[in-house]
Amino acid sequence: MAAKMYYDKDVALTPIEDKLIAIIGYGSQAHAHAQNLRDSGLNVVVGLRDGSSSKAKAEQAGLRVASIEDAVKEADVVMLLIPDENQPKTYTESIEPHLSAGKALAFGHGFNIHFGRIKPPADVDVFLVAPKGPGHMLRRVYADGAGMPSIFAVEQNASGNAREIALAYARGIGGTRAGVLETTFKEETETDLFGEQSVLCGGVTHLIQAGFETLVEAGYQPEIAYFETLHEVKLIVDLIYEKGFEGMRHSISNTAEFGDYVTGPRIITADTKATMKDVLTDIQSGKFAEKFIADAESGFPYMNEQRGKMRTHTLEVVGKELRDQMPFITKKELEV
Ligand SMILES: NC(=O)C1=CN([C@@H]2O[C@H](COP(=O)(O)OP(=O)(O)OC[C@H]3O[C@@H](n4cnc5c(N)ncnc54)[C@H](OP(=O)(O)O)[C@@H]3O)[C@@H](O)[C@H]2O)C=CC1
Ligand SMILES: CC[C@](O)(C(C)=O)C(=O)O
Ligand SMILES: [Mg+2]
Ligand SMILES: [Mg+2]
Repeated sequence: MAAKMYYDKDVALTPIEDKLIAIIGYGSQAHAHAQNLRDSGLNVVVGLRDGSSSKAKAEQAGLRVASIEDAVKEADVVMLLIPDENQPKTYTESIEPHLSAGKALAFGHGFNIHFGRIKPPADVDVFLVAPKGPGHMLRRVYADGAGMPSIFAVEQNASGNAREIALAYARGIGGTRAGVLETTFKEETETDLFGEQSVLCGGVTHLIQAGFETLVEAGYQPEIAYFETLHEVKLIVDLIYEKGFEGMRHSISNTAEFGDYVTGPRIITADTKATMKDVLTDIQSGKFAEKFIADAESGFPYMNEQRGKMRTHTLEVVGKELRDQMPFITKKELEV
């Protein structure tokens, strides 16, 4: 059975029109939620920690800023949009004490509820609205008059109105312009972690890197390798995004299409798919979450080592030089 999709025509803003929404944080997701909701005519306050470097940026964007504690006290809906690893401490210290009955606690990702790291009181609504894309793009597409597909889930419905509030919120950030569907915290958390690790981030970057290194190690110019294995990815993916596989294959040569069918399965093999299944198992069992939180609690030694290695990789060094000569690529600065 096809999922029920919600679009602008199906969803009213009314359930949150008279409410105050506190957006906690002003990073990738938070700045986009705050600005999109405000531009949809809703009442927003941004809650930031003491001494936050984001205060000036949020105020410059015309948003009201308060401490996290004051924002939670004032608000009806509290959307927690700081990094997953930092959420439990901030929740316990600055949110929970002020989360009185009848308020709603919301998330952009189900990680901390699903893995039991935040346990809200029973008398508040708990929901998530997860846009399927990066926060900077959430703002960009909204400002361009478009929207980003989003999914929502209700974990606690203390008010009896949590679904309507979540859907109205999804409309406020522009989700219903593109399509919104209902999920659970479990499904959102597990599919999101799987997608970003196996395909969107881990899969794509490591595929590009392996292709780039293969060409450079064989003696080809790094600049050509960069254009071939990285720059052109966007152009091919744009066609897939707009027209699906068939539409993309219509645009490429028969030579490329033939190579796609013959060589694709040599690169992404049955073993790759078996590994994807193992990755999914580690996500479902909580093994990945434990590993992530352990690294975070030690100050991210593993993650910082990986960041350092890539910063000096020829792919990144050559890529920056080439992108600097293409102002049409870099003209869209990230606002936060
Ligand atoms: N990035 C994305 O596009 C997506 C993210 N999500 C989810 O959205 C949530 C937010 O992620 P993301 O936008 O990447 O987060 P960011 O890393 O961009 O968040 C940065 C913001 O969090 C604040 N912050 C960081 N640590 C603390 C802390 N200990 N106490 C108070 N404030 C803190 C920062 O404050 P300051 O300004 O003071 O430095 C800053 O405003 C996560 O649940 C994530 O999984 C979901 C979909 C996509
Ligand atoms: C793909 C990564 C993501 O899940 C996202 C932008 O949707 C994230 O956690 O940032
Ligand atoms: Mg994610
Ligand atoms: Mg995601």
